[in-house]
Amino acid sequence: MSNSLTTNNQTEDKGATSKPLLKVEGLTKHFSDGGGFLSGLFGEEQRVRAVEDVSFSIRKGETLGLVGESGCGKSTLARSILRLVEPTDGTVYFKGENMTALSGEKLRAQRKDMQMIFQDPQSSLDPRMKVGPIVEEPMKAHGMYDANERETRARELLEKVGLDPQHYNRHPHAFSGGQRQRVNLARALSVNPDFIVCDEPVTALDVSIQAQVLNTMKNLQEEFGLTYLFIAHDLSVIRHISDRVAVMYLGQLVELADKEELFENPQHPYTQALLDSIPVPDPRKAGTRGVLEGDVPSPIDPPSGCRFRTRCPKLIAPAGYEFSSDEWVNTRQFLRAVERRAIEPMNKSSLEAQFFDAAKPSGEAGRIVDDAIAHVANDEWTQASELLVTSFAEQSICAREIPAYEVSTENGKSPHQAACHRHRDDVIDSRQK
Ligand SMILES: Nc1ncnc2c1ncn2[C@@H]1O[C@H](COP(=O)(O)OP(=O)(O)OP(=O)(O)O)[C@@H](O)[C@H]1O
Repeated sequence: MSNSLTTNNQTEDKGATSKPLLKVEGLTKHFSDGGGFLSGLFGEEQRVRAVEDVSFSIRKGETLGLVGESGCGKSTLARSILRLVEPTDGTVYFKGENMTALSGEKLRAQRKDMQMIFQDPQSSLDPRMKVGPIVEEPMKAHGMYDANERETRARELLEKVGLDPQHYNRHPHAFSGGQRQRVNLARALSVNPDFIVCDEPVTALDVSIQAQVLNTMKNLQEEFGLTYLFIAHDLSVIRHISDRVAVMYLGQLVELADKEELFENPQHPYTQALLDSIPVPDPRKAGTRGVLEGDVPSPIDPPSGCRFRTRCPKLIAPAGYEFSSDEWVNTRQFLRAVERRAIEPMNKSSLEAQFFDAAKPSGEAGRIVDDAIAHVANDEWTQASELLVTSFAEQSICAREIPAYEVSTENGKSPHQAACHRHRDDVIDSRQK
């Protein structure tokens, strides 16, 4: 693994009790971002670490939901599984076969059993073709059935996905967004796949239509024995369709659990923040219950240790200092405010009153905080930020080790994994939990 401070592998799914249909081990995808002629010459080409050491498996007939903010690597993970992009490292086993070792005809044959549905039903349908031939296209490409059988099958599939078989001769523009996504479903099903990657398939649809399409997908899953990897950033969609849920942050899986378990007993601060960001229906309350602090950092230079630590509201206090729980909470909030320069100009005593009124650390930590306060009062933001980050944030175990732990399950059968150091009893005492 790339990080020399690593002591644990990342979240590894041991959840599949029956033999998995799909098993992903250490899957990694880095993109070269070009970096220009000079950087290439000096060997400094930067890499976008879109997916890093991801492992999980999916049982036959199961739906694994994959959730995370935009840019966290969900689509790249899906494309790497299907080898639509070439993985940098790792292995994908599909029906026991190592997909990453296949090429040519064998890969093509295996791909027939692994289909993908995309977010935008409009652009994935050729406007010049009629819907029937669109559905028949994959069968043709794989040399399945003769022309008459393909047409019969296409008409049957249109009906199965909730469309009128008479629509065989219509063009895509005659259909609504939801109907077009149904055409995509029929097309994916035409080659009788075992596994479908659904990449935000209902995101572009009206909310009223989403549930109908999701229900159709559920029915088809049962009827055809399908297994889904279902990508969405909308947790209500994930809750509707998934059996288990994987949460992805900045290229890595941070939590993996049965659906009920994840929603009722979330263990990773990122999952908790995502759940807290779900809009509250009560109009008297603010739009959301809570929001994630700051932006997702660049995957070119992701934070060491736990990648969420730079935004985590539960960053663990660094060892080597005496912090009470309140003192550390205040210090952490001050650190984040300094990093974001989210403090109005004020003198030292006002800063102290605003951030450390109730509890200010003493000893060495107190001296560092005093120096940082003095820097901020003098408008020396960079010095203040560097002092706090190097003294505290980067000394936290969250920065020094990659976390991966199994936690006790309260609402599910499968193991519950959460890549957070807060589950390691030897590094955190009860007062900080
Ligand atoms: N071909 C590429 N070359 C360079 N970087 C890429 C490429 N494709 C994706 N990335 C980068 O990889 C990271 C992950 O992108 P990806 O599209 O997989 O995320 P996502 O979670 O699916 O986001 P969204 O929900 O917005 O689709 C992003 O930083 C993105 O800019």
